[in-house]
Amino acid sequence: MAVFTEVSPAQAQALLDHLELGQLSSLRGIGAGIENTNYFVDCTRDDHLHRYVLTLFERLTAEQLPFYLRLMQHLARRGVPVPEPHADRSGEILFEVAGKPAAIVDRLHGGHQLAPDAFHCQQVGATLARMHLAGRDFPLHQPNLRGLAWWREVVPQLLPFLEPGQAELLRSELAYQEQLAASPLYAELLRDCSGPIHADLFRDNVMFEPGEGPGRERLTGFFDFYFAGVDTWLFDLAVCLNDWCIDLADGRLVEDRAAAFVAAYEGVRPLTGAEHRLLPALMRAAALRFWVSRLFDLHLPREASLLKAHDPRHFERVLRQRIARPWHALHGGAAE
Ligand SMILES: Nc1ncnc2c1ncn2[C@@H]1O[C@H](COP(=O)(O)OP(=O)(O)O)[C@@H](O)[C@H]1O
Ligand SMILES: N[C@@H](CCOP(=O)(O)O)C(=O)O
Repeated sequence: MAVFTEVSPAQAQALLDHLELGQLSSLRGIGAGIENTNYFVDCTRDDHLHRYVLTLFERLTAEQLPFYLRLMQHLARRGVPVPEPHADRSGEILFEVAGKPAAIVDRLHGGHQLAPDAFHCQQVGATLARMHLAGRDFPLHQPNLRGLAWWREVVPQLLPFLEPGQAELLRSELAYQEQLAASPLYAELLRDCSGPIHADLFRDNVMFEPGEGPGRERLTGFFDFYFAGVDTWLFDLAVCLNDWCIDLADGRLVEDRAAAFVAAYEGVRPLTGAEHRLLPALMRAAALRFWVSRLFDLHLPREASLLKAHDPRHFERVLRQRIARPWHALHGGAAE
């Protein structure tokens, strides 16, 4: 069940008319979502088929949405492959459909690559760096709402649900991250190497389509920007490494994939000395972020939440791995 709000063909057509996008030819609810209602919308205009995604926002409000939608628009207009929200004649990109805030964005081609190799990682790494650079002049600001301030607020609420060993790990990692955030090196990162980040660029938020030759799929875009915020670029990279470049069974880093990812990223935007030094610490921060949010969704679900909780144990394992075997991209991926 992922279509939380039904949209009729007439309601979809009314929005297409307003945006002058053409004649509806097909409207299909998308089963995969867990946060929003999504529909594939196909329509014809000038004798051509155009494919869009209509999203009805079930959780985010009309006040919160401009940051995400304007960021997607900004990036798309700078050539970063992300779905562009469609604007009406007055430039508005947020509408109301069936009583919910709604937007129509371009549909990306292809599907997810859930078993990536080094070649997929290179493409995501290079595109991530391009996205970071393209976001530098984005004028809107919203902090990463799942950052240190949020961990500080929710960790005490989570501790009673945990076994002693887990509670100790959560407490000590938060203390480690507090110390890191107060360090001069981190201040340098915030000053020189931060901007809008995706903050949730997992395997299921990137599309690939078949390309020339076997295994040569081509990245077609990043989507699902609804955890985006302003934070360090290195945190975004760390989130990716912890998903694209690990063995999902035990959280171990797969070093050839991680090295390929970082090398491709650095082919577009070389990491600074401070970033190289802080990468292991930020990989811990990125693991902590998703351990905390998964614990939160499991133990303290928001009222009327639509979220289906993911397994928190996975990111507990990832965090333990990152602590036990810090990874330094600088030294050819050698673990300490
Ligand atoms: N712009 C898009 N282009 C192509 N497919 C999309 C697009 N947006 C969403 N989808 C499809 O819809 C599914 C659910 O979208 P997602 O943003 O993950 O929803 P939710 O935020 O509810 O989890 C995705 O897995 C993908 O298959
Ligand atoms: N990637 C997060 C969950 C966010 O869900 P999404 O479907 O909106 O990307 C996790 O794995 O915990």
